[in-house]
This record gives sequence, structure tokens and C-alpha cells, in this order.
Amino acid sequence: EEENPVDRLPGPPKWPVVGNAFNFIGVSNVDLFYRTLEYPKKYGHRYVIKVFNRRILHIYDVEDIEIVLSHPRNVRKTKQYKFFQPWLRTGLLIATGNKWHQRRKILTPTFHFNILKNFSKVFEEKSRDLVHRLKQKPEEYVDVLSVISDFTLYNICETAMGIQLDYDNSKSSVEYKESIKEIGNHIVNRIITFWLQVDLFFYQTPLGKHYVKCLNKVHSFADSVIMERKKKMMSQEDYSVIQNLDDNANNGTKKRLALLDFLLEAEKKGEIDFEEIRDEVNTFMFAGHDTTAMALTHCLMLLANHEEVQEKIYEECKTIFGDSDRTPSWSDLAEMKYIEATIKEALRLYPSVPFYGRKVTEDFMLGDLLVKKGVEIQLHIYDLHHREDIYPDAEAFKPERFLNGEVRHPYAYIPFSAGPRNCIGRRFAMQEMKCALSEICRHFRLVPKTKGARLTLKADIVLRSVNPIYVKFLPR
Ligand code: HEM
Repeated sequence: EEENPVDRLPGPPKWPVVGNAFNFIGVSNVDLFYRTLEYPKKYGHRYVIKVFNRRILHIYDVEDIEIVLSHPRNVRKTKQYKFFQPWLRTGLLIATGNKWHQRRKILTPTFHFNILKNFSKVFEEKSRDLVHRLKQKPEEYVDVLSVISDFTLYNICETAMGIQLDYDNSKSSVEYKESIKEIGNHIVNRIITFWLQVDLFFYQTPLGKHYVKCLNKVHSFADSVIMERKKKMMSQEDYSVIQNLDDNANNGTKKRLALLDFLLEAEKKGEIDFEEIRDEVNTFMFAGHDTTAMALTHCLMLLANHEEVQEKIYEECKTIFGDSDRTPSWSDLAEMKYIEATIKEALRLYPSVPFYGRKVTEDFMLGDLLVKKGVEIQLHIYDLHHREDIYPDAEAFKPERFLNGEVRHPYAYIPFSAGPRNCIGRRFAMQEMKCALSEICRHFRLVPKTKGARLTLKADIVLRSVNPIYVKFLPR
């Protein structure tokens, strides 16, 4: 075999032929997460793990990350994303090549500024409902993630899909959320256990069978979302999102549709088929709700532990709203500078997607290192965000970092990734989170169950802690 320059980089000791394939057998998700934090300390900022003939280059230097993420053509995802395939298939998150290019182009306008502006009505209403639900539990420690993931799921469904998931008929949505979690575990298991990677074998195991069961639940939920929206469109008793959009279209701008309506229109023109619509519905429902739920949950936990930050948010809201108890409008959201800094800082400490990967399709230079086609690159965002040289006192929660004009490298802070394959829902997520946080902090004082408790994190497709996060919401 031709010499590959990345083979000269350090890394955990390798066995002949198999490389590091056995290093991760039987390692729990928790150990895996903490082990990957140890590796750069041992092996430096570029190290390589080999699994048979796969070379996985791990990086967390700002300059290296910039080169990789800003590359215009190396936009293919790594092999580990293959395990998303049965679930998200041709959806935007894992699509490759031309398919990705075309989809990205046609989907970008569905998150256009004007559309987001219409969504803010939904965010407002759901945030009010959220406050209402929390008010019913004044004496309880609430399992934050479960309440918040309902909130984010309802938001993505009602905005992008135009479907209202009512609180009381939520059995299928509970099953849906549970199944997503299970699928996440299966995917991570397959990533770290090479024999589960062989489809023929995997699907014969109890794990594989359970995975298929979860997949079926998720697919049928997505199907029902699409069918319901189709029915609504046909019966004309249309829900406000699409109507608002039409109202806005009379000033000469193009008619803009929310995601699912847009895809259904495209289906009529024969540009996309039902299965491909389902792929995007699955993709956006997953990418749009789980990541945001984790981010908000971590944010609320940090706030509960930092009364001084809660007070500053409360003050900011008083300045914006005065004595009015109105919900935040689009322009109110723009004024929430401190809240925005708080969210940013929470996403620095707990980036919902702690690492992501690229497969090199075209040789390129990473500084002085030739990285050849075929190498996979793992970008460690969690590590990047915790670097002491970029964020002094890195473990501390300090929203002020994002207010006092500190100058940082543009790739030093990338919870939403960067470059051509960055997060298409970045602004959506920020607006949604600002709306929720301001509403919560205006109405409650947050109290942690165990002050200063440190989370035990685990490697998963989104950053999760092992134990539930409990917070008490005391009405103000
Ligand atoms: C706090 C919330 C969020 C975070 C931290 C986040 C983070 C990310 C990251 C890191 C990526 C790149 C992943 C990779 O390269 O493998 C990504 C991609 C993506 N995100 Fe988000 N995201 C968030 C919210 C959302 C929302 C609300 C939506 C939809 C409304 C969304 C839809 C997507 C999609 C479709 C992609 C794939 C884009 C492409 O490959 O062209 N995300 N997100």
C-alpha cells in the first residue's frame, strides 16, 4: 500500500491489520466520551485512529478546523453517518454530492428571514404554553428535558410541517421521541463496535430487531405528519402559517412556503417523491428538535446554578417589556443581547453536536500535512470550545464572554458548524431559544436540585448527560 502521510501522526498504539478496531469494544458511551477528551492530551492536536484500512484523523485546532470546514468540495460526511441511512436516507443532513447541493439550494429559502418572522408567532404561543405548564408544577423538581423536548418538537412540527401536535393526543409523539433516543443509542453502538457494522449480521441480532421496530415507529409518525398536512391542504381549512405567508407575499416578493408545504408543492410538479419528502421530514424533525432541546435544557440548568445570570436576564426583559406582560415579538427578540450571550455561552460549554466528521473526497493540505482522498476527519467541537488558550477559565459559565467585544478567530466558536454544510436551522434555533428563555425567566426563579452538580456526559449523536436534569421553577 502507498504510504499515507497521516500514518506518521501519533495515536493510540495500533495492532497489525486491525489497527485500533479493538480499542473501543465494550467501552460505555460515557467512557468513550471521556476517553476522547484524554487523547489530545496524550497525542497532541492531530492524532490518528485506524480501524482496518480506515484512517480517522482527529483535530481540534482552530486553523485546522477552518481549513476542513471551509473547503468548498470536501463536504461528504464520514462513514459513521452511514448508520443514519435507514432513518434519514436521502435527507439533507447525510445527503452527498449533487443530491445534497440541489436539496440545500431548494431548502434554503424555506428558512428565509420572512418565513422565520412568521414562525415567531408559533414560538410565542408555544412559549406561553410552556410557562403555563411549568406554573402547574411550582413545588416539583421538573425533568427539564422531557418538558423542553415537547416544546421543541411542537415548534418544529407546527412551523416547518404546519402540524399542531396537541398536548393530549401525544402518545405517538412520546413514542416518537423515545424511538429517536433508542435509534441514537443504536447508531452510537454501531459506530464503536465494528461487528455490528455489518448489516447482514446486525439485523439478525436482538439489537437490530429492536432498531427496526424503532425505525418503523418513527417512519409511521413522519408519514402521519405528511398525510395530515396533505389533508389540511386539500380541505382548505388551512392553519395560519401558510396564510400569513400569503399575506406577506402581496408586496411583490415571491410566495414563500414553509418546508413541508413547499415539498408537497414540489411533489405535485414531480420534483420529489413521497419517500424523499419523508426523508426531509425525518431529517428536520430530528435535527430541528433534539439539538435545540438539549441546548435549552443545558441552558436552564446553567441558569438555575447562576442566579446572577437569571437576574440580568430578568433586568433585560424589564427594560424591553416594561410592565407589559405581552409575549415577545420579532423585534423584541432582536433586543435580547444578554439572553443571546447566555445561549451562546451555554452552547459553548455544551455544544449539542459535540463532534462531527468529513470524508475527504479530494486531496488537500492541512497546513503542512497532505491529507489524501479517503481519509476521514473527526472535528472535536467540544474540545475546541473548552480550550483554555481561547476561553480563559474555560469551564466557567460566563455569558459576558460574548458581550465584551473579545476578538476571537471566526472558527473558534462553531456550535452550528460553519462553511457550506453549516446548520440550516441556526437562526430558527436562536429565535426559538430566545423566546423560550425570556418567557421562562420573566415568570420564574430557577432552582437546581443539586447546586453545582457536574453533568456526566456521554458520546451520543447529540450531547446528552447520563442522568436527568432537574430544576424547580418558582413563580416570580
Ligand atoms: C441549538 C440547536 C442546533 C444546533 C446546535 C445545531 C447544530 C448543527 C450542526 C453542528 C450541524 C452540522 C452537522 C454535521 O456537519 O454533521 C447541523 C446541520 C443541520 N442542522 Fe442544525 N442545529 C441546531 C438546530 C437546528 C434546527 C432548529 C434545524 C431545523 C429547523 C436544524 C437543521 C439542520 C440540518 C437540516 C442540517 C444539515 C445541513 C446540511 O448538511 O446541509 N438544526 N446543525
